[in-house]
Amino acid sequence: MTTPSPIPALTVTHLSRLFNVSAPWLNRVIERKPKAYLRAVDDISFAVPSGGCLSLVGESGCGKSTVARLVTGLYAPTAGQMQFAMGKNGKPLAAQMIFQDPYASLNPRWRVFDIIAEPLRELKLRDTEADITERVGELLTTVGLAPRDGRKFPHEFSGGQRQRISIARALATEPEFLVCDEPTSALDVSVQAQILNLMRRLQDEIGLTYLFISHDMSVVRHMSDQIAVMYLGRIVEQAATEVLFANPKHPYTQLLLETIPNVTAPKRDREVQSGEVPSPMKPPSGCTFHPRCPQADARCAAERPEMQAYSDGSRVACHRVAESIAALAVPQVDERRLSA
Ligand SMILES: Nc1ncnc2c1ncn2[C@@H]1O[C@H](COP(=O)(O)OP(=O)(O)OP(=O)(O)O)[C@@H](O)[C@H]1O
Repeated sequence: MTTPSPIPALTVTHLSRLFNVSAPWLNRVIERKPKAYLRAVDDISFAVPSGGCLSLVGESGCGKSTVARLVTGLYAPTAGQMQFAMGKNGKPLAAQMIFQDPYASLNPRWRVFDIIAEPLRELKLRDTEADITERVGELLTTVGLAPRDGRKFPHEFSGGQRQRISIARALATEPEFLVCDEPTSALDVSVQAQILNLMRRLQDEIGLTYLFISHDMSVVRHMSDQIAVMYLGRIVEQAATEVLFANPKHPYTQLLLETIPNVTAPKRDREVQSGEVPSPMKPPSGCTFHPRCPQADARCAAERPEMQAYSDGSRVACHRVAESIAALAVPQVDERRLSA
């Protein structure tokens, strides 16, 4: 992986997205019924290093895909800002998206050539049909397919090959920033590795920046420079990949790491409460993880923890982590001297 530039390609500050989930018919029947909102993304801030990869991880429903849709402009934010750096063309970077299910995102009636040529034609990126043919061939070769594959239809390819076609189509617009929403979770494990390796190679060769979305800690370990862990719409921990795996601080991060083989998560005195993730319609008070947290105390149930920065570069939103690290930082008193 190339060393990411310290200048962020994207800076997200206090981003939130609410969905109105009240039934419209009920609003009409009961006058002045307060609208019900679901807080899918709740005041999150992060920066994606230019030429690097930041991954968002967390269980289903924590708001990862909503962030992806906000960043690519498919949804408008309810609050907060997103600032893209300037691209090579002197305009702010525009994010292209790669989706989880390559089959659903490719038009089954079109030949692969036309699927990849469409953005070239739409955005007038090539002038003549000869130039378009040459560019489509180049893109197919870049993703490990052959120019002659352009004659086939999507159903004639395997899942991994279809994801290669999606990547070629995304690259057609010459993006510098790709948002990848679970790009390998529909694929077999062996094929997953091939696609992840392709994405890393492209990052090096083209200098791409990735916002990578996954529920799979072993996948994000392979891809990311930075990892942000989400729980119920909020980021609870963010750190450099090696820091997060060596020293996961938030009890929820520790729980996620327990799910992957060959990683020793810290031992705990009490077990994490099993059970469902609470609904974002009715998030628990205080720290929203407190009902499942083995370390929670009264403060966790009452007061929402804010993000705190630590000396290893990580940021964590947890009262108990803040208390234990503050306790470690207190100079140790030598009791033998006191009694002397
Ligand atoms: N358009 C929408 N209208 C109402 N609620 C929505 C909408 N999109 C997402 N949500 C809700 O917002 C929350 C976050 O959803 P999101 O799809 O972002 O989560 P996710 O972490 O990507 O989950 P998954 O991995 O299952 O896709 C969920 O509770 C979801 O039901």
